Amino acid sequence: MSTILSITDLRKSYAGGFEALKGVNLDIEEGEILALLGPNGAGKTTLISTICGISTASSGSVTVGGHCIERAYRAAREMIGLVPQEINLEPFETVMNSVRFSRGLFGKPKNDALIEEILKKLSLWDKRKSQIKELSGGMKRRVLIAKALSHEPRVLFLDEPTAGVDVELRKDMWDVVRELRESGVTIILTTHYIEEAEAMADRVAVIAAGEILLVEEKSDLMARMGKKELQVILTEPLSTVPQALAQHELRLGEDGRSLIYTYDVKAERTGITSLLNDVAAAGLVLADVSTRQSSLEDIFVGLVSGEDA
Ligand SMILES: Nc1ncnc2c1ncn2[C@@H]1O[C@H](COP(=O)(O)OP(=O)(O)OP(=O)(O)O)[C@@H](O)[C@H]1O
Repeated sequence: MSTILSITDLRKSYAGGFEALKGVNLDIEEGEILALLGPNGAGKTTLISTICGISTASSGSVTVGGHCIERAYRAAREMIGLVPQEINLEPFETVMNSVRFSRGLFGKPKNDALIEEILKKLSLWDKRKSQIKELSGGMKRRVLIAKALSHEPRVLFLDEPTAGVDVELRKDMWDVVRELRESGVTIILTTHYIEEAEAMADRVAVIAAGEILLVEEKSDLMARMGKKELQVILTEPLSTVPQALAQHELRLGEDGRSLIYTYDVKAERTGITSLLNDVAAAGLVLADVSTRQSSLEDIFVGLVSGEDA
C-alpha cells in the first residue's frame, strides 16, 4: 500500500493561544478506512479542517497525493471529499442539481453519467428529482456523501457520519462506507460511536487533547489490549479477597459479592480451572459465573484516562 495522505508535526493554536493540535503525525494508506476516535474537544474537527485547508495550520505540513495543502492548495483539495457533521443542504434544490453544483464548484466538467453512478451507489437515484426538503434524515446524509464524491476525490472525510441516526440507518451507512472503500476511496471517519470504529475501521487512531495517542490496526489493537474477565458471583458478600486465593490476583467487585479474574484468552492455560477449585476449597459458594470480553470501548476509555484497559 502507498501513503495517500501524510501529516507531519501539525500544530494549530487558536487566537488566544489555545493549542488544539500539538504536533500530529499520521500517514494514511491508500484504500484504508481509518477511524479517528477521541473525546469531545480532542481536536478531531480541527484536524480535519486543517487537512482540508479550511483552517490554517500554525506549523507542520499536510500532503495529499504528494500535493502540499498550503503550496498546492487546489491540487491537494481536489483529492479530498468532505462530508461535514452538519446537514447544510439547500432545501428547495433537487438531489441531482445539488450534486451537479458541488462538482461544478471544483471546476470539473459536467458529467451526469458519473453522478448517476454515485446516486445509484448511494440508493438515491430514485430520488434524483426530489427536493432536499422531501428527503428523510438518512437520505440527506447520503446526499452529503454524494456531493462530497461528485468531484471524484481519492480521500473521503466523514465527520461523525451517523451522529443522531438510528441504529438501522447507522448500519446502512456502514454498508455504504464499506462499498465506497471497495471502489477504491480512502476513508477517514471521526466518530463517538466506538462500535462504528469496531465495525468498519481497518486502523484506529486515538486523539486526546490535541495529541495522537495511538495508531494501530484494529485487529492488532484488540488482540494486544483485549482481555477477558471472569466474574464469580458469590452467595455471601466478602470484605476482602481471601488469603487462600491471593495467588490468583483477583479483584473484589464493588458490592463484595463478586470476584473478578482477568485473563488472556490466547494463553495456553487461562488458570480458570484452578481458580474455581480454589474458590470451592476456600468454602465460598457460587451463585453464578459470567465472562466478558473487553471491547474497543474499554481500550479507548483506558487510553484516554491513562490506564490500561
Ligand atoms: N475557533 C476556535 N477558537 C478557539 N478554540 C477553538 C476553536 N475551535 C475549536 N476550539 C477548541 O479546540 C479544541 C478542539 O476542538 P475540536 O472541535 O477540534 O474538537 P473535537 O475533537 O472535534 O470535538 P467534538 O468531538 O466535541 O466535536 C477544543 O478545546 C475547542 O474548544
